[in-house]
Formats: sequence, structure tokens, C-alpha cells
Amino acid sequence: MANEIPTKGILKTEALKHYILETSAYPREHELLKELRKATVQKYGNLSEMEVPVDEGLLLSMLLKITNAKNTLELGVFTGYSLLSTALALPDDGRITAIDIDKEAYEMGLEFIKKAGVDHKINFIHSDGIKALDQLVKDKKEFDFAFADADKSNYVNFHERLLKLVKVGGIIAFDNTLWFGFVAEDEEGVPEHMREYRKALIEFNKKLALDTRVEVSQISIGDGVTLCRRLVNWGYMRVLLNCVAFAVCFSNKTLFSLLYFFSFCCDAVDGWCARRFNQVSTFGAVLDMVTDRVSTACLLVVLSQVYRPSLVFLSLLALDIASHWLQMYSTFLAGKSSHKDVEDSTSWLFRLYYGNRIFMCYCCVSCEVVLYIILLLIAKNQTENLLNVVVATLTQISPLSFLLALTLFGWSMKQTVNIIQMKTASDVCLRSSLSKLLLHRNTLFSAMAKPVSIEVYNPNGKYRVVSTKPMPGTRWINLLVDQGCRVEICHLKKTILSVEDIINLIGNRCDGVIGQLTEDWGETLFSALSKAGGKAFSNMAVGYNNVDVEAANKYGIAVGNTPGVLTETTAELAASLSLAAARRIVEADGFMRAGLYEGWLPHLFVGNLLKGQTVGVIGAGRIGSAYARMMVEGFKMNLIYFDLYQSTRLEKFVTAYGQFLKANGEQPVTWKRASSMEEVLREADLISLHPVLDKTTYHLVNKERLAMMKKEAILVNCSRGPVIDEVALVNHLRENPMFRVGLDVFEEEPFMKPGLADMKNAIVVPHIASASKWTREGMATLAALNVVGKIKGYPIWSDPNRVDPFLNENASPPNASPSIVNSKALGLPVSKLVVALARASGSFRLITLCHRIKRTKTRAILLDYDGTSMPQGTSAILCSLLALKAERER
Ligand SMILES: NC(=O)C1=CN([C@@H]2O[C@H](COP(=O)(O)OP(=O)(O)OC[C@H]3O[C@@H](n4cnc5c(N)ncnc54)[C@H](O)[C@@H]3O)[C@@H](O)[C@H]2O)C=CC1
Ligand SMILES: O=C(O)C(=O)CO
Repeated sequence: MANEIPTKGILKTEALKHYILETSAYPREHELLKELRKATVQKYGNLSEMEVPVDEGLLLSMLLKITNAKNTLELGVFTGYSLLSTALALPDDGRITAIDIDKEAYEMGLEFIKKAGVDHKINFIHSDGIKALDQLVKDKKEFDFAFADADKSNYVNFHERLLKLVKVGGIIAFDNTLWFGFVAEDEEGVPEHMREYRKALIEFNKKLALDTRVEVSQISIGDGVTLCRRLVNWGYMRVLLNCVAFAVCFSNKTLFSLLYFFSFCCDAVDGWCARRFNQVSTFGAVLDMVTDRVSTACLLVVLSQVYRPSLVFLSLLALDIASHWLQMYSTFLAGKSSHKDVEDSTSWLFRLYYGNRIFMCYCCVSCEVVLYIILLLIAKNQTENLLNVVVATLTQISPLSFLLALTLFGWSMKQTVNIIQMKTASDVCLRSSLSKLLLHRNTLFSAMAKPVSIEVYNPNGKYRVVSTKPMPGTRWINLLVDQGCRVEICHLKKTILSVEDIINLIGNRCDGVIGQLTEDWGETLFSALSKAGGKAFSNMAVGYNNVDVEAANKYGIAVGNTPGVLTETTAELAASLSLAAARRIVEADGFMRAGLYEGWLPHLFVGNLLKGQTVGVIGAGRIGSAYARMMVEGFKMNLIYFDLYQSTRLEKFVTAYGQFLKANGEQPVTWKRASSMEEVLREADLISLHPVLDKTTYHLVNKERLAMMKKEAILVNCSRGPVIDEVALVNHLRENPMFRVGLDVFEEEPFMKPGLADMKNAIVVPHIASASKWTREGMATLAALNVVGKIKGYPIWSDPNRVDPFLNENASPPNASPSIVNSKALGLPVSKLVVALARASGSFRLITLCHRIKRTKTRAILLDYDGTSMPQGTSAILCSLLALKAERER
């Protein structure tokens, strides 16, 4: 009784242990293993506890299969339960070297092994463990896997020998390392005969935790199995390799590129090896090591472009050495987590721009590099970047700590952690830290080293112009490049860039930015742009309610917009929405697609006839007027409009068209300039909103004004969302099913107010009014020319309503900024260029124009004519000659 062995297992209850065995272990146990287990119990009674438990046997078997092990070692066989499990798991040509001093017990089990037909895989060595291992070392044997279950007091010695016998990447499994759970109990409570092994195992576990030659995993199965994966241990070779790789890379940049690709290939081969040999190939491990070194060197080359190479070099050496001490110290303190763990867990994939080429850099950033980056950030007083590095490191250690870090540092401190192209959070964080780090340097390289999402044109350009989004067409890029700009286009997947993102893009040196209407261009960005030496910003939009022009004025930055080019396109969408709403096109389309159409019916989707009805326009500027003309001319609607200014041209147009209709015996159309917006709302059957968004137009259409409108009216909004109180609109739509709206813009884009999406009487499209190819390319061109014009000191185009000369693809644009909204506030000079328009109706008109040019002392003349509309005798040549004459006489 005194020498009785307690039942194996460290689970909370016996019941739990039985549950596991009954549920998943026994049903999967091989028949012969079952028989062997029973025979062992019969013969050895309580001593049969020395056998590995069934669930552990299954784990062993799975491990061997996962690792594709072929050649294994078993130290301590007893009756062979684990041996038979192993033999069954290995392929037919697999080999097991089994060592035990107790041949009798082995022979008892051999009967079952033979029955299973796997005895040919086993080479049994009847010997003392240490002796046998020494011999195997001498014979230079190599194993993929070793299972140690012999004399526990010798585990330390076994381990040293097994490290020589098991391949790099191979696994050594030590059984019973928690020794019936006694390792965590006071000695007094442990039966006397179990104390010796308890003590030995406690020592052994401690040693393993400190051992950087292996990666360790303690598994709580049976009474503990410790898995040790053998690692390469290069010691100070790492430092040497670092230095060589660094020196070589730094001395030659082409080599840097080549090495990078080499490291990439190594990575690929390494991955292949890992799959092919299941991580037990020394070759794979060596490649791993080489990849690690080369890619670290690549990183350092990049850093050394930014910081003094000698500093990088010396710091690296110092940190590498320090990290070894740190490694030992932290291992000592923690009792387990080794430097290698940290190093393994800080692998980053990041890509860099070098010139205009992208390099993907797989970087196994070791502790020292993380430290190095942190030190640099502190030195450069860029503590906000520390956050990214810390988060990156923590993330790699565990996703949970990432969340914690993000919550603690990021959100609560209102710091934005840049999560760009979420691959792994850490990849992103490091990339952003690095790019920030690089961007903040005012060196040529800093301008070249950008996060992956930057596309660069003309890297050596004199002026740095950033576009926060890729824009349609290439003309705008070519125009910038022709004017000596280095163009950087941000390709971040994120739809709406934050202020922080844009600050990153601006960096330390930036001459101008082309931005989008979704961005918040206020004090912060203008201040950042000004600090970076920026002179100009242009929205790629005519509306600029997202821009704080006063802030721009404060920093002397010109603000451009893109009028005119989108007038017709936007008006056409407003017209489309008007028709779609009037004729319930979207509803009817849904009905058809749902298979609900059963045949023509008198009441099916009855809508509104537009002809002869009244179209109301609020904001009869460029777009409002174009829309009004379309609806009047196209659908013979009468017009009522409201604007702060009279639109004489529009009025003239409608008058002339009315006369034309009358002359043709048709009902003439009429127009009326309303004295208030309410008048339009009350009288019109179809109302389209086209004002700018400012304080005067915010919630212009609210609950009260909606109530003024006809019950069956149609409301269209292609201006800006906040012009309508969207909550009030949803209620109004709900209460008035015959009232319909067509919306291109929303109060809080990209969101819709609750309920709007469910309204059948609402047609909603995602802010696409200006989305025609020609217009969008033109917008990009105007925005680019606004920026470059200001950078180069060109005057401002005198008439932003006539931007055609900038849009002619076959001619160079005038040397001017097409539309700068704060030109007056900044006191910018206005261009004296004059455009002689195509429709100049004859030579007399041209001659008059030439005189005007002379009189006004304009600097040049641009002709944009349409030969077909010229009266007889007025040719292109004549026009050109007249122009030249005027220019000479000036
Ligand atoms: N949905 C889309 O994709 C697009 C939307 N837009 C929006 O349309 C707006 C107008 O563009 P444009 O016609 O080119 O500008 P614009 O400046 O030619 O026209 C705006 C008109 O609104 C009038 N206005 C200003 N305050 C008013 C008020 N309180 N009541 C009545 N009228 C008022 C102005 O006098 C002016 O005539 C832009 O500011 C932009 O926000 C422009 C293009 C595309
Ligand atoms: O130009 C604008 O204001 C836009 O809304 C772009 O479509």
C-alpha cells in the first residue's frame, strides 16, 4: 500500500477524466492498444499507471502524423503502449528506435505489436538510457521525434543528448512532467516514494523554461507532457551575419534589391520546405535564419538612409548584444518566455517604396530592432509613434493584448492607431510607424519611402503634390509631371481618410494636396500643410463645404474647386431622379424583378406627367440653371426659381423658348422668379435643390417647409445632404405616400437616417451626380491645375464659369489656376488671358474682340472655335491670324 501509485491525471475531478476517456478516447483507441492496455493492467496491476493514458496516446499519434515524422526515438518503453501507438502512426517505412532496460515488459507488449503487423518498424535496444543515447550520438543518428518516458531523474541528461539527436525543427516530448500534479504541491503532501522524481522534474521544468535552444509547450494531458521544438541556435553568429548583410546591402543599393528578392525567394523555399518536410528540415531552418538576417538587413538599410548609417550600425551592434542580455535576464525573471519567443512573435510584413518601385519586405524584427525603433522615436520626439510600435509588439504577443493596448492607449487617449489595409494589425501598425518615421524626415529618401498605398509618378520632381485618392484619367497626372511635380497618389483602401491619415500623407514636405469632399479640411490640416511648406489645396469638387476657407486664409493656402465641368452631368442626374420619381421607375423595376408582373393593369404604377407642370429650382446657379433648362426644354415645364441673385440668362432662355413654342402653335412655357423659397415650395410640382451648403441653406427644407409642399410633389436633392432635414423628410414620406423624393446626397454620408431605406417613395443613389467619365476626368484636371498653378505662381483664371480651355485634351492648358475660391482673400493676381469663344459669330465679332484685347492689354489670346459654326469666309486661319495680329499689336 505504501508504494501505491496514485491515479494519473491532473484534472479537477475523476469524473472529468472519465468523461474525456469515455467520450473521445476509448471509442478511437485501436483494438490492439485496448488489448495491450488490459493485458498490462492484468499483469502489472497498479503499476500499469506507468503506461501513457489513452488520450495521450491519441495526441502522440496525431503529433507524429502532423509532423510527418518517419524516424523516431522512444526512451522508456514499459509494455509498449506508446510504442505501439507510434508504430501505428508512422508510415510503413517509418522506424522507431526503442530503448528500455526492462526487456520483459517490452516482450509482453511485443505480442500485440506483432499482431498489429508493425513490429518491423521497431528496433529495440535493451540498454540503460544514457548509454544507448551516447551510442546513438556517436553513430550520428538523427531523429524527427523523440518520446522520453524513462528515468525522470535523468531527464536533464536525456535532454542534452536528445538535442544532439533530434533534427532542428523536430520535437522532443517528455512525459510526466507535472508528475501526478505533485510539482505544484508542497513536498509534505507528496508520498515519500514519489518525492525524488518530483524534485527532479521541478528542476527539469525550470531548466527547460530557460532553454533558448527549444520552443516549449507544456501540455496538461495525463500528468503532463512537455513538447520541445528544437531551434537553431546561432549565438553570436547572428551579430556577425547582421553586420555582413548590413554592410553588403548598404554598400550597394542594387544588391539591396537583389537581396530583398533573394530573401523573398528564401521565404518561399522555406515555406515549401516546411510543408514538404513538415518543419523538420535543417535546410528549412537554415533558410529561415538567412531570411531573417537578410530581411533585417533590408530594414536597416532603409533606416540608414534616413539616419546616419554609422549610428544605425553601432546601435544595432549595441542592441544586438544588449538583447542577448535582455533575453537572459527576461528569461530569468519570467522563468519561461525567452527572447526567441519574442523574436518569433515579432515578424512583420511590410512594403516600402524605393524610388517608384515597391518592395515587399518580410521582416523578422527582433527585440533589438523594436527597441531601436523606440529609441529613435524618443530621440526624434515622435512619441505618438511609440504607440504604434507598442501596439504592434503587443499584438504579436497576443491578440488580446492588442485589444487592450488599442483600448487603453488608442481610444481612451483619443489617439488614432493607423489601421491601414488590415492584414495583421501589427503589420499595419509597424508600417504606419515606419512610414511616419520616414516621412517625418526632410530628406530625399524620406520623400521616397512611403507606405505601400502610395503610387509615385516622377519621383525626382521638384514639387511634391499629393492626391489623397486615385482620380480618373491620366491627364491630370501628366499635366502635373510636365510642370515638374512629383505626384504621389494614396491608394489606401479606406474610403474616407481621417485627418490623421492625411497628416501622414502630407509628411514633412509637401507643396500641394488634391483632396476629396469627404475629408475634413480644417485648421489641423491647413496647419500641417503649411508646416510642410504647402501652398495649395484643391477639392476635387465644386462644393467645398468640407473646407474651412478661413483657416486656409490664415495659413495663406489657396483653396481650389472644380466648377463648370460637372454642371451638365450633375443636372442630368437631377433630371434622371426627377423622371425616375415621377414615373416610379425604381419601384416598377423592383416589381418586375420580383416576378410580380402578371399583365397590364390600368392602375399599375401610375405616376406624374411633367409636361405643363411647374418645375421649381432652389439655387439657380450653374447646375440649377442647367437643370431648369433641361426640364423646361425637354418636358415643356413652366419654371419658378428662387435664388439670392437673378438669373437673367435663364430667364432669357425660357422666354425665347416660350416664344418659339408659341410660334409653333404650342402652349408657351413661362418663368417666374419667386420672392421667397416658400413660394417655390407651394407652387411647384417638382422641386430640385441646387444651392451651396452653408449656414443659410442648412436644413433649408425642414418639417414646416415640407408641409407647405403639394401632397403629390416631387423633391430632388443633388446639392448637399444637410440642405434637407432628413429625419423630417422620412416622417413626411411616411405620412404622404404620394410625395416622392430623389436623393443623391444625405445628411450624414455614407449613412441614411433610419427609415429612409424602407421608403418606397424615395429613390436613393450614392452621391453620383457628377459621375460621368468626362466630368470626373475633368474635375481631376481642374483640381490638379489649381494646385500646380498656385505652386508655380500662375495667376488665377478670371472666369471660373468658363473653364473649357483647361479641359481641351488637345491643347496645353493656360498657365493659370482655374478656380481658387479664396483668391481675393489672399490677394492673388487674376489672369488677363481672354478666351475667344467658338461661337464668335463672324469676322466682325473677331475683329472687335481683337480690338478689345489691344485695349485691355491682355497678355495673350486663346482661340477655341468651332469651324462649323463660323460664318462663310471666316476660317480657322483667319481667326489665328487675327489673334496673332492682336497679340503683336498689344
Ligand atoms: N451631388 C453632387 O454630386 C454634386 C453636388 N453639387 C453641389 O451643388 C452645389 C451648387 O453647385 P453650382 O451650381 O456649381 O454652384 P453655383 O455657385 O453656381 O450655384 C449655387 C447657387 O446657390 C445660390 N444660393 C446660395 N445660397 C442660397 C440660398 N440661401 N437660397 C437660395 N439660393 C442660394 C447661389 O446664389 C448660387 O446661384 C455645390 O455647391 C455642391 O454642393 C455640385 C456638383 C455635384
Ligand atoms: O462637386 C461636388 O460638389 C460634388 O458633390 C462632386 O460630385
